[in-house]
Amino acid sequence: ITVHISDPERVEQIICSLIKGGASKLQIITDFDMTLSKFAIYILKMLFFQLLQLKETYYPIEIDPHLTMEEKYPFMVEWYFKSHTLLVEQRLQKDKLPEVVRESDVCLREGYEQFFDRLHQHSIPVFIFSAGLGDVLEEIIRQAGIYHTSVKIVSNFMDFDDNGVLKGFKGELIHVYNKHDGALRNTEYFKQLKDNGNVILLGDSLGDLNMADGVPNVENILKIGFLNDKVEEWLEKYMDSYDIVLVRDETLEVPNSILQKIL
Ligand SMILES: Nc1ccn([C@@H]2O[C@H](COP(=O)(O)O)[C@@H](O)[C@H]2O)c(=O)n1
Ligand SMILES: [Mg+2]
Repeated sequence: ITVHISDPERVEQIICSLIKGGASKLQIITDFDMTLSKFAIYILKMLFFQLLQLKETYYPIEIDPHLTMEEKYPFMVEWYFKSHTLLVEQRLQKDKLPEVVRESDVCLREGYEQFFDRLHQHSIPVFIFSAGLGDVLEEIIRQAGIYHTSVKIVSNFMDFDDNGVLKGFKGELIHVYNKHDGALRNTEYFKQLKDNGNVILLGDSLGDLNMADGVPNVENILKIGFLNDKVEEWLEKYMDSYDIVLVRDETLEVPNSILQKIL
């Protein structure tokens, strides 16, 4: 594992404050694809070749170091719109989802059981904020045995007709670069956690840094970023934005060891 920290003293200070606050003050806000999971395309690549083709067009834009988030924004909307339309056209059936997930090669990062079990034991709220497919994500974590009561998912949820056939998506589209808007739509959730002012945020995209924008009373926040792709181009920017940057790390070892200190 390669751990990069631009300001080790600051990180130490934050971790000390998190330890002092303990379980009662803590909450977790995390992305899903490429943060909790190792690979982003899993199921979809097996089922829908056209989705893969879309990914080949738009993913390079998502991670292009020469474009700003604002420049990428319309492409992300276009990508998600096209892929959601494709899924609807495929008439995806709700009752097929468990089988689809079982047969997929989705792979959560090593150490995920320890991560979720420890959080569950201490009743720490976990907010999974994903621009992926909410129903698929739910099924993945259900099958992995980690869909504990303290886990809340905000994502793109499917809307099925009376026959269980996909007819569209509920609510406003969430994509990698509008998580700020989604965060602010969930202020009710964060208000209920008004005493949990210590946040550990986990993400893999710069867009994930906005996931905590709905938290009204942040006292301490530790931002851990997984840098999976185009490492040379992105490292400096990630180090400026995340407190801890984990490069090509396939595990949850670092978050787990921090949690072990706090809980
Ligand atoms: N049709 C799509 C749309 C997005 N992706 C990838 O999923 C990631 C978003 O999910 P998060 O849990 O990370 O918010 C994003 O990075 C896209 O690369 C996809 O594979 N297919
Ligand atoms: Mg992600």
